[in-house]
Amino acid sequence: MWRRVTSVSHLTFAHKSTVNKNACTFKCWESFTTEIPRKEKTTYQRAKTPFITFVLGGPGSGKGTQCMKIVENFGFTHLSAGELLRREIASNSADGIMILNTIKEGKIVPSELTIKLIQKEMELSDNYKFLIDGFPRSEDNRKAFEQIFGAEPDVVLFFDCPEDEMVKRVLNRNQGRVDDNIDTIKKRLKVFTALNLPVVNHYLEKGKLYKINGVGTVDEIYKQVHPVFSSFHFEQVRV
Ligand SMILES: Nc1ncnc2c1ncn2[C@@H]1O[C@H](COP(=O)(O)OP(=O)(O)OP(=O)(O)O)[C@@H](O)[C@H]1O
Ligand SMILES: O=c1ccn([C@@H]2O[C@H](COP(=O)(O)O)[C@@H](O)[C@H]2O)c(=O)[nH]1
Ligand SMILES: [Mg+2]
Repeated sequence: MWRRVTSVSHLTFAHKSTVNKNACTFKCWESFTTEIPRKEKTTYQRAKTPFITFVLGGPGSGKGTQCMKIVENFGFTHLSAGELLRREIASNSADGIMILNTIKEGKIVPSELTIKLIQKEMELSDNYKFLIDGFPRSEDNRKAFEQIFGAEPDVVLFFDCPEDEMVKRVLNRNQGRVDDNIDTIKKRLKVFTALNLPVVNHYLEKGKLYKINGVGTVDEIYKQVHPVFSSFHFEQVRV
C-alpha cells in the first residue's frame, strides 16, 4: 500500500521530463528524488508518480471507446475533458453558458478552466494512472498544462482516422450531444486540423507519440493500443 500526502507545495513530480519542477501545487503522491527508468520491471504503482497519458484524435476517432478498454485492462482513471466540461454545464456553474456556446461552435474553452477541472479530478482520485482524453486541444492548452503541472505526459496516444469515418460515427452516436450535428462537426474538424494537429506533431518530435490506426473494429484497434501499456509493466487488472 502506498502513502499519500495532503500537501505538495514542497514536493515535485519525480518525472523524467519536468518543465517547471516547483509548479506542482496540487495534492499528489510522495515523490522520489531518483529518476525511474522507463519500462523497467519495477511497477509504476511502487513508483508512486502520476502516470499521465494524453489521448488525442479527431471528433469520433474512438478516443472514449478505447479509453474504456484501457481502464478495464490497466486500471487507469479516465478523465474526458469534454465530459468534465459538459458536467460543468449541467451543474449550472458560472461558466456553464460560456462553455455551452463554445462547444456548440466547436471552439476551445480557455485553458485555465479546463485544467482546473482536470486538476480537481486528479486530486480526488486515489489512482496514479490517468487517461486525459481530448486534451490538450491546442498548443496553448499544452503549454498551460505543462506549466501548471510542471510535467509532461508519459504517453500520447493519437487515433488517426479519416474525416468521412469520423463524421459517420459522430452522426450515428445518438447520445444527445449538442455538438453531434453536421454544422458543428465541420467546425470541430477545422479546429482539430488547425489547433490539435500541432500538438500531435509536438509530441511526435519529442518521441512520445503512439500513432494508432483508428479504422477497424474496436477490438482490432485495441490490439494496437494494448502493447503500448503492457510495455510499461503496470500491475494489470485483467489480462
Ligand atoms: N472502431 C469503431 N468502429 C465503429 N464505430 C466506433 C468505433 N469506435 C467507436 N465507435 C463509435 O463511434 C462513436 C464515436 O466514438 P467515441 O465516442 O469513442 O469517439 P471520441 O473520439 O471520443 O469522440 P469525441 O471527440 O467526439 O468525444 C461512438 O458511437 C462509438 O460507439
Ligand atoms: O480540452 C477540451 C476538451 C473539449 N473541449 C470542448 O468540448 C467539445 C467536446 O469535446 P470531446 O472531447 O469531443 O468530448 C470540444 O469540441 C470543445 O468544444 C474543449 O474546449 N477543451
Ligand atoms: Mg469522446
